[in-house]
Amino acid sequence: MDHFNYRNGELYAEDVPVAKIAAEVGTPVYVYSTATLERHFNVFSQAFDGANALVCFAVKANSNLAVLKTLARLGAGADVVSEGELRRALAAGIPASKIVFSGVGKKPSEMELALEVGIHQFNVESEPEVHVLSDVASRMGKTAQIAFRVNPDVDAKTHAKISTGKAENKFGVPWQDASRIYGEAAKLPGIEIKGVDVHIGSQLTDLEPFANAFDRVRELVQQLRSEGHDITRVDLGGGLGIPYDGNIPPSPVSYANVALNSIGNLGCQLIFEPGRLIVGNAGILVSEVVYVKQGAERKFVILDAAMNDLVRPAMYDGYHQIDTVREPDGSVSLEAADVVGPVCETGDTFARGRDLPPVAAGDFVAFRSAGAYGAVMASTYNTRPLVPEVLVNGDHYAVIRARPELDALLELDTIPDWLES
Ligand SMILES: Cc1ncc(COP(=O)(O)O)c(C=O)c1O
Ligand SMILES: N[C@@H](CCCC[NH3+])C(=O)O
Repeated sequence: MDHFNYRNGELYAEDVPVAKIAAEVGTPVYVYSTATLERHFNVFSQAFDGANALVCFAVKANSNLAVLKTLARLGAGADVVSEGELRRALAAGIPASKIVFSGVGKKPSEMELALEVGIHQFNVESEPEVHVLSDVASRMGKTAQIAFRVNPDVDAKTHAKISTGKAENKFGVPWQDASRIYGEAAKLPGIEIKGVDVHIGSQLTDLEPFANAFDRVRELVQQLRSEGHDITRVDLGGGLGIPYDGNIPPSPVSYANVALNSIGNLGCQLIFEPGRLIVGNAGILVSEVVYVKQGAERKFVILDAAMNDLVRPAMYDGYHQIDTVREPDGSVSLEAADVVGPVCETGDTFARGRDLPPVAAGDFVAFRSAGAYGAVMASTYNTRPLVPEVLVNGDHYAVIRARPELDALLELDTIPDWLES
């Protein structure tokens, strides 16, 4: 459930007309709902009521400081994958004690900062990484609390580009080597082993791969304990899908049941890293129709948003429901069109043959479910300024990232001396 609904013939974000934001801030623009963010965070955490669980929002899904602060106030922790994300999480008021650090390529300088501020846990993804982490921590006179991310070789049944738990993927340590790697890491001076971590992919719409992965983790925890490791935490990652196209994925409660049935009685702290589930449906991307053009074979609705603003359709064939901001008259007949952006690539296509109510230049449309992996993946391709972001709260809204001036983009470059003359 989200808070973007038609009322009085037009789309509202909570109690604010979307057309008002589009007119005042300009388009394209991301619009987030505080109420949806809060609702989704609370529904997920309440699914684990009574369990010793820490919900670490995956900052990569949406790293806007105002979004992070909204979640921080509800008690969220953070899963970060870079120094930048770590600094954002801290700046938003998420305590270091609730931050876990994931990712296959952590650099020593990133480890240093994380140790300095005292994060909860490093999710270590390889043997070379654990050696570097031990060295960095020892040099600082500290000990890094770690879990190894294990690769359970489970098919997440999601898009290949966001599937992370197969043996062929770059993530985690190989399942069959885990026991040896834990044994060796336990001897390192800067390392304190705390747990086991797994994350098998994103936008999972079936619970079975989770169940398989979690059961493998349970077996590993039992084996590691029998080998003398004090395993007190299990990090089960994120990955639960959201309804993009009307198909309803499993609920957080049924996901929690799978997790608790598998891992619940091990006496461990349970860590979760949901991203998309919290922010996905809490955001829309609003765009203006620039032209409607009849091609030789197809009709094109050309928007002022492009693949640089929302890359999911181009990159993952992602489906986003597209609604007109003016509520369509129920009796109107839909017309199929390709919905495209102005970028000079055929891949700059949001939807092909999509049935839409008739639209004309100047109309606003909204891409649903654009709160996750939307603004964070935006680029300035075609020298288009980064898309601005707005946060609605009840009957008011704030611009939480302004559209940069084009001049700022030009100023990023410098001309070397030899070209000046
Ligand atoms: C390590 C890790 N944790 C959490 C997430 C968040 O995933 P999602 O947004 O699907 O919940 C990801 C992205 O897939 C990830 O790589
Ligand atoms: N960017 C991807 C999800 C990546 C998940 C990252 N671990 C998407 O938009 O679906």
